Amino acid sequence: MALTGRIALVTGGAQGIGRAISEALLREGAKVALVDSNPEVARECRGRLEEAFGVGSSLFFECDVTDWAKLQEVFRKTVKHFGHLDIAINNAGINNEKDWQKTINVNLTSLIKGTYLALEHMSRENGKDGGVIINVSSMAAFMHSPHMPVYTATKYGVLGFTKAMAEASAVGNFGVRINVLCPAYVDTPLLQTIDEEDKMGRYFKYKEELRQSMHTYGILDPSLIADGMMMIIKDGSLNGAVMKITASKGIHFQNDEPMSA
Ligand SMILES: NC(=O)C1=CN([C@@H]2O[C@H](COP(=O)(O)OP(=O)(O)OC[C@H]3O[C@@H](n4cnc5c(N)ncnc54)[C@H](O)[C@@H]3O)[C@@H](O)[C@H]2O)C=CC1
Ligand SMILES: CC/C=C\CC(O)[C@H](O)/C=C/C=C/C=C\C=C\C(=O)C/C=C\CCC(=O)O
Repeated sequence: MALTGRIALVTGGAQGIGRAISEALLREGAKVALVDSNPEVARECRGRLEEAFGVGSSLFFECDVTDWAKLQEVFRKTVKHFGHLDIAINNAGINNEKDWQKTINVNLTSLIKGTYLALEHMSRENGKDGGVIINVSSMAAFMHSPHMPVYTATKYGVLGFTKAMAEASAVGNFGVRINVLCPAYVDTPLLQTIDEEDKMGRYFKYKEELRQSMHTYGILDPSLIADGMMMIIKDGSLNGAVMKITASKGIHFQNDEPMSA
């Protein structure tokens, strides 16, 4: 998929991984709607992106992805403004084991809603031209870590939901490729929640083990995650792919054993 003139929507787009992917898309000539709940980081991000890529190449929406009416409106307004939608990246996510129901709501429930909204605007079932969806999970979906059990559960959920939806898209001929990306630790503000008792909750006592895990597995630069995203976006053969990005193996794919009856 060549990216000039393509239209993308990125949730949690103003900071960290979402920002890195938004910048990569803009560099390649796409237009990007950034959706973020944090007005301060969004303001700073907007200034930088408009300076670097020009006013008009990006749209900014202050929106909490858990607000269903607002999320619907953001997709609608993006399509109205740019004409259509080609790429949706459900990236917004949090680590909050204290308010764990919020973690499920942001990381899993809202990602499911974002996927369905993207399909509404891209699927051939609805008379649209197809596209690509990337859902952000984590290497936490392959680990059984005691440090963030609910976060881990949401990322398992994202993995399972996305693989099932990819099959649904293939069977239903939606014309939409749906893939999942699982990074290991990435150098973003999210990692700072390790020092916030308010976010770690009862698992705060494991923070040194968690820090040790980061030391063992390494911390990646967000630009590498953006590289992985761009690979998925451009490779039209990928549907249902599970991309892992780790310090030891770099960008690679999970290959499942074929299931025997
Ligand atoms: N940083 C890491 O080590 C890893 C992160 N991930 C996942 O990558 C995704 C992005 O994470 P980071 O960039 O690291 O986090 P981050 O905290 O640096 O950035 C997340 C962005 O999402 C926004 N956001 C948070 N909740 C939101 C909501 N309810 N509605 C709209 N926007 C919201 C924040 O304002 C922020 O701009 C998350 O899904 C995270 O779980 C996956 C693996 C590793
Ligand atoms: C305070 C911490 C908050 C959040 C952390 C995260 O955002 C995050 O999503 C967690 C990531 C956890 C990563 C853990 C493990 C990394 C493992 C490896 O790198 C394993 C190496 C190779 C495996 C190769 C393979 O199986 O393909």
